[in-house]
Amino acid sequence: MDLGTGHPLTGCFALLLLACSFTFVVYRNYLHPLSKYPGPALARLSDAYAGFYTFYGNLHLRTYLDLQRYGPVLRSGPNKLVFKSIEALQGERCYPQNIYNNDRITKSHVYGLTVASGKPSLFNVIDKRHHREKRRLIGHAISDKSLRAFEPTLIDQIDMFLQQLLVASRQSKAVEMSERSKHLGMDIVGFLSFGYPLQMLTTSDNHFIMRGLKIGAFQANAFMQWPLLKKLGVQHLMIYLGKKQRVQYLRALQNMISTRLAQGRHAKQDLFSFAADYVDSPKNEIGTSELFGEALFFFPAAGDTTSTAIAALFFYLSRNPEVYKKLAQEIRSSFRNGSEIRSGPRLQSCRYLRACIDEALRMTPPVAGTLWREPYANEYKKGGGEPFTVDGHVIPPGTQVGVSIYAIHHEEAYFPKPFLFRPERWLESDAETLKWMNMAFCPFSLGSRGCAGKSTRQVIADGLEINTVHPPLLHLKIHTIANWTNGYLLVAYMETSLVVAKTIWYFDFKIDGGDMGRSGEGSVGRKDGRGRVDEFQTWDSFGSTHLGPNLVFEPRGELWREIDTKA
Ligand code: HEM
Repeated sequence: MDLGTGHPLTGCFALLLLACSFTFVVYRNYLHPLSKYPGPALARLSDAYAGFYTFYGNLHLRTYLDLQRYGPVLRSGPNKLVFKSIEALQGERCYPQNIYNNDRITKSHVYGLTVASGKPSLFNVIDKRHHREKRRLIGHAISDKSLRAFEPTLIDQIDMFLQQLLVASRQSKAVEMSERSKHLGMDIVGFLSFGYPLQMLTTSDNHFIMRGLKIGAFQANAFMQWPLLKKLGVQHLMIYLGKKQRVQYLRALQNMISTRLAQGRHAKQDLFSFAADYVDSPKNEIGTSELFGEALFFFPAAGDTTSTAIAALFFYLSRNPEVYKKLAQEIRSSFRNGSEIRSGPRLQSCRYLRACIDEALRMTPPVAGTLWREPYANEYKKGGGEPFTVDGHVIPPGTQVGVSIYAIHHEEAYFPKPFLFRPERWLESDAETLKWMNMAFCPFSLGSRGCAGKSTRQVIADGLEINTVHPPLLHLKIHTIANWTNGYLLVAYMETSLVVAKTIWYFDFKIDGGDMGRSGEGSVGRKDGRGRVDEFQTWDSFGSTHLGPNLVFEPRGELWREIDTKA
């Protein structure tokens, strides 16, 4: 090879490139405002690090392992810091030096990269006033009253789910619970949003919607973790790759929308009906078209998350016989027949059920990653330049911060033996331990942008106020208040409790024999965070994808007749 005959400019260009790269590496490693924070070498240089693990759905695990290795404050990207403490999550000793329980903080600008239709939804809107307006509007649809009206539809869908289990049990077929619970979740959210029967449990006609949603979630998550992908226009490639599914999906949505519009505003008990009176009014700026955008966000937000919680709980119950036995005993002694299992005081009094759900949400949070936040754009200018501080660390402008939900849920200091599925921890621990656990428990996130709305801190404060004289009652109070804090949680807990309680009422179940029975497990020897056999495996795509468990159901005595007659 002749090195001496190249164009002289080529050499200059190569030198310039080398100098720029060198400066870039030196700056990001040694001169950048976050240079003192430890993190993997590639993460310090580029968001490609996060992009790589996002591609494999392992970012939540990688972040957990990196936090173990590098310490409690991790530089997980050139401009990103991840924490795993209660102080960072919602403040305890140093309120308001925290991320999520803080009026100065909003969702990071990367949420803007997920706006698909030109107008932001409740999920990705960043402006405070616009967000409040949307949240108020959706609040009407997810109010206690609306949800009570929706419950019969919810129960009809759960009965359909039970009938399918009955059919499978008669054929001695194992049921793949991830798929089944996702179909149930989508059927419920189809009714909740558009009053539309998707019938995913009974026919495969609409199953392509699942693929459309999966592609959408994967793309949105990839853009949020590695924004360069959006700048490079990768979305056009994604559209091309998933074109058939995408077109089918958009057509299906259009069909749902036009079907719903053809009916009267109050023809169904759905999001449209409950919010319809509040849209298009001069008092707020939200129109009917925007309402449909919100309804679309409900598919992944409500359908996907809750079904992960359900699949995870079935996984853990099938592998923990003592827990299964105790829960079955509670359910089977609390009701006289299956139709009595409805939301209300009796279901709420099933405290072990609630502890099992919380333990599944802790072990396997459906949204397992780091929810990026940053101060509102004008925050650094006003207030005399008061710095934004998290858990004692002054955060330089331009930094995204967050707490890894998976990591804090597996933090030994808050949850002893964190990889053990032990619902009793929510019932037996002393008041002090319980207080820390509740404060570190954040599957719904918190603050004004969380699903939960109200911070756990406030919930605990409410509980303490009422129960200072009787510390043992504190736990009950926290759980009661947290249970019904707002409509989103109400739907999530209502659906999960009803599905699990009704299934256990009508059936016994066990893991399918053979290799299929291992679906959902970790594999011994893996070093990437998937080495724990008894941990339900999920792949992070902002929400979660997962497989298994494969369970075989057996009807209990003659109780099945109650559901069979409805078939
Ligand atoms: C187990 C079930 C659920 C889990 C684990 C969950 C988790 C979460 C999390 C972590 C967030 C914050 C997302 C972020 O910061 O980017 C969130 C937001 C949200 N969730 Fe849920 N969710 C669940 C069920 C539901 C249900 C059933 C609904 C609706 C009926 C719902 C509606 C929403 C909405 C509207 C937001 C956006 C809130 C805002 O930005 O103001 N979620 N959820």
